[in-house]
Amino acid sequence: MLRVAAINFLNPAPLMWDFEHAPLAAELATNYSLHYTQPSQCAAELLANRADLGLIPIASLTPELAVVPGCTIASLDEVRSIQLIVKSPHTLSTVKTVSADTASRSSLAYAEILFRKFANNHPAFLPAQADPVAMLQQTDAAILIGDPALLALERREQIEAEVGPCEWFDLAHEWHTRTGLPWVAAVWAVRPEALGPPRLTAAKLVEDLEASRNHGLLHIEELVEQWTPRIDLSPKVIRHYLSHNIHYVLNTDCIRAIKLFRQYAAEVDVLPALPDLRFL
Ligand SMILES: C=C(O[C@@H]1C=C(C(=O)O)C=C[C@H]1O)C(=O)O
Repeated sequence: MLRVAAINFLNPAPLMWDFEHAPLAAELATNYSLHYTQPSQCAAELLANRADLGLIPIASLTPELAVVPGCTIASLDEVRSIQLIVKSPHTLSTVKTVSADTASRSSLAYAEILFRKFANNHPAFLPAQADPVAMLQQTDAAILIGDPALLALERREQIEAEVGPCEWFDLAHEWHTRTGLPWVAAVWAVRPEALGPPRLTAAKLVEDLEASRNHGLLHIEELVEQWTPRIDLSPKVIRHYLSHNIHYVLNTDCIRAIKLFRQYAAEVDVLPALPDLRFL
């Protein structure tokens, strides 16, 4: 049985389709035991050998883990759910303190790259829970990811009424503008030693995850219906988010983006170098 750490946000819903819906969920449950948590926790569990497979931030990839080809959580331009909120009159070059959502690993490193490499600034990042008003009352800027970021965007006026005017940066768009590449947040990563006959083979794992993603993308309307009562967003926003903002295919541009992200992150001393991406 493969222990799987999956992400508890809206955006991975299409990837998880077969694991959560008939006709394949029951059969998959004989090979995979799933639980859902924050992205940073998925990585911590995989790295601590408390999970064998995880949907993990690319910032947390290490040489020991293998990337499963096929699926990703990425964006070709605007993602909506990754927001760097900067309190006016601060700019990217003057921010001194940033409240950093503890759920994130990749977006925090993307923000560090944006500050250090592109804005010649080196603000302090302070770990914080995802509460935009509390964050912006304490620091010059805040980073939110996932569902709390989507909800904050909807409440933008209310938040600014409490903390003052802010500039909202979509970090995926900022990355895409500066590099011409997609923005990649997460991939399925596995401890390779957990696979192989008589257990699940690598080929079957790749096939199961890709099939689930393909089936999910064919059922966006059902996902919109299922998520509308679960999250305070309109069906239109959910539909657009799942079908346009998030990109689920780990193509060659996404792989180039992961390599460039890790190269920049090492250059600005945010993450250890990862010279070779290991694939399953
Ligand atoms: C698009 C998103 O990407 C997420 C952002 C991550 C990060 O910042 O570490 C990790 C996993 C992704 O689910 C999001 O959750 O909004």
